Amino acid sequence: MKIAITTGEPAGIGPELSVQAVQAACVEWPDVHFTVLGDCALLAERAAAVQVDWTALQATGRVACQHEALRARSAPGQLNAANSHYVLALLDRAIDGALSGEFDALVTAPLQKRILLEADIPFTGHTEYLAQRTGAARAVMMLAGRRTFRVALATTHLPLKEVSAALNTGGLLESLRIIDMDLRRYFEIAAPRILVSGLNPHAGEGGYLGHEDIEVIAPAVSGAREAGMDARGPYPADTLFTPRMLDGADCVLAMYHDQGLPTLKYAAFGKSVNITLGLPIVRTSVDHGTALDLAGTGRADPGSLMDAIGSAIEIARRCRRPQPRNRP
Ligand SMILES: NC(=O)c1ccc[n+]([C@@H]2O[C@H](COP(=O)([O-])OP(=O)(O)OC[C@H]3O[C@@H](n4cnc5c(N)ncnc54)[C@H](O)[C@@H]3O)[C@@H](O)[C@H]2O)c1
Ligand SMILES: N[C@H](C(=O)O)[C@H](O)COP(=O)(O)O
Repeated sequence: MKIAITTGEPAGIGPELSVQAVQAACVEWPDVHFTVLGDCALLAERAAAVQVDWTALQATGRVACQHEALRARSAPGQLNAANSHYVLALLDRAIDGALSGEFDALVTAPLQKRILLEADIPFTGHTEYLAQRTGAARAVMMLAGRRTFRVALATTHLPLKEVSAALNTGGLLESLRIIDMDLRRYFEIAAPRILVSGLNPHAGEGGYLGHEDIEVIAPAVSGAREAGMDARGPYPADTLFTPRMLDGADCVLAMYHDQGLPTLKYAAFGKSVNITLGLPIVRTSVDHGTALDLAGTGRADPGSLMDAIGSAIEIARRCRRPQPRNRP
């Protein structure tokens, strides 16, 4: 099995976490090969800063650095938009490799979205970019906490004022179908139970506090149930993430980024994995960002990247096995 790891924003914690995580992963998964994409001199420099013997790791024959030259020198914590195309090139190369079958899965370290946007690259997140570049009609971002819960998002990196207009019954139904399908494929859950959140306070309070819950979300839940999925809701988001509500649930579908993710990050920051559903390739990532304040210090926790690598390996192994028939 071969896993590609993109090291992300060179000024962030991605490069140092990548070498640390690969070092640990080589011990944990002795049958897996790792291709680490980045500027090889930068990776050697960051490896030395966190006491990883990068040369020895590569000498095992199980770790390869796939070189992409930095466009400008990079210092920890110092963003430079000149490197935006470097960051994108890492991602493009890894996606191409995953699509061609060269890599069984793709694991991404964090990048700084703003740096790509400053270079006029239309990029709001890996999730959206991966959907577009792999030709997927829709991708769903799902974060899965270690021993907690999973939360997927109906909308991703969107200004809050645009969320309502972006929600529609057909799109929600498609997101539910993707979540249902990939929970079966990726996690071998026979009949996934998906709880759907409302958008407005108290799921609209019978329509007095907003209409989307009744007019847009409820019909999507009904449609999913008619198609045989165990979708339930819409539930008021303020109490949806309580242990009693989450008991027995396989995933929550939240309506927007900061409705779903803060709950998971409160419960399991550093111990969860970002998994993109709906793609023709396996992609996982960390639950945190570039942490410029920690870059180069060796104090950043590689736990989420380790979990992302572990999840990618597990999912890729499951996807290699013959699949049960999808629902009609
Ligand atoms: N997968 C991704 O590419 C991804 C994910 C999330 C955020 N981001 C990007 O990262 C940038 C910075 O985002 P942010 O500041 O909102 O969030 P952040 O996660 O980078 O930082 C938030 C806080 O968590 C701490 N932190 C983050 N990772 C840590 C780790 N591994 N160990 C210990 N502490 C850690 C940071 O020091 C900071 O105090 C943004 O541009 C955002 O778009 C990228
Ligand atoms: N929304 C994610 C988070 O906050 O953890 C993060 O921005 C990464 O998203 P992409 O995987 O789409 O880049």
